Amino acid sequence: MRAILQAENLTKRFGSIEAVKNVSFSVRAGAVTGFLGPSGAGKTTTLRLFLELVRPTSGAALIDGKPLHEWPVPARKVGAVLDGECAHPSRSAADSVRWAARLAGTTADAAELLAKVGLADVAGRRSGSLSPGMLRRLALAIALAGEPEIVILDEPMNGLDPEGVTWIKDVLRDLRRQGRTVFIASHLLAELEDLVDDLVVIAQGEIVGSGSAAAFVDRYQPHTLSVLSDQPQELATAVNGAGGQVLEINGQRLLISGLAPAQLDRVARDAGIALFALTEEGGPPMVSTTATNLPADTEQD
Ligand SMILES: Nc1ncnc2c1ncn2[C@@H]1O[C@H](COP(=O)(O)OP(=O)(O)OP(=O)(O)O)[C@@H](O)[C@H]1O
Repeated sequence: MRAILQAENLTKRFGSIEAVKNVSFSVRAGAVTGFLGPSGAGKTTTLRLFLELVRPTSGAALIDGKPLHEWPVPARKVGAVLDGECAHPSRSAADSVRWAARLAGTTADAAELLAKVGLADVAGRRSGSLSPGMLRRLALAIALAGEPEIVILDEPMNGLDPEGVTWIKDVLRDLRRQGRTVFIASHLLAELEDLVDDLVVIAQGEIVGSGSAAAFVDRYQPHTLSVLSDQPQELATAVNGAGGQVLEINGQRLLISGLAPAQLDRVARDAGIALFALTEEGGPPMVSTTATNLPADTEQD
């Protein structure tokens, strides 16, 4: 595997907020990799670190082995869409794309790119008059005008209707067919599931997992879980607080849905509650979790 994006012990602090905490991961060249994490997890900050829009407090974010600015024409190395703020409002969509191609020194055809992103009909319109959805499409066309090896996108499906989501997935699959690398941040696994090859998962500024998406989806997909705890009420409160549902409490046994095993494990650990005999309903026993102090009077399954 050739790693084309590498975060090495990357940390970013904003005053007292540590948005990214000693993060290390890599992204395979030629793959579509999802960067998954809840709101505030540190995804945008990490992307901005790769793009050198913010400086790391420590560590490094490398593009193909070096910081972005060390590449002769950064726009040919990376094209990025972080938000819709991509073009001068009084310039036409076509001119904005042409300008980006000229700056990057490519021969990318503006009309072709605008057609690819579904903006052929508004090529002559000032970008200031385009809707937010159209601006996101224009931002992608501008990013692609540099014919970049790597495309970085922050929540590109936000605000798109189902047809827009299908469209952008097709564009991204097309980029993969061309051998390009795509790194795409999202807070929804369902959005990425049928698109990405790999996943990097971040929570509270820390990487909690990375690797093949198929293996990850299987491990982290919310299941119905059965678990024993000697603090069932406290565990129920913690599960509800984390967005899970407690379907049933029967003595020390809880039936829980809406959380993946690893999430339940973390919720319990954060609340200082021991879990015991965690099983997926209808599935095999899961790895034992925080069971350092097993309930003494509990029957084991
Ligand atoms: N410029 C900044 N100044 C201060 N705090 C910031 C700044 N940028 C980000 N943060 C904080 O860093 C943390 C991570 O934010 P970030 O935007 O990277 O997360 P995210 O995963 O992209 O979330 P979202 O999907 O909501 O954008 C948050 O607590 C956020 O408030």
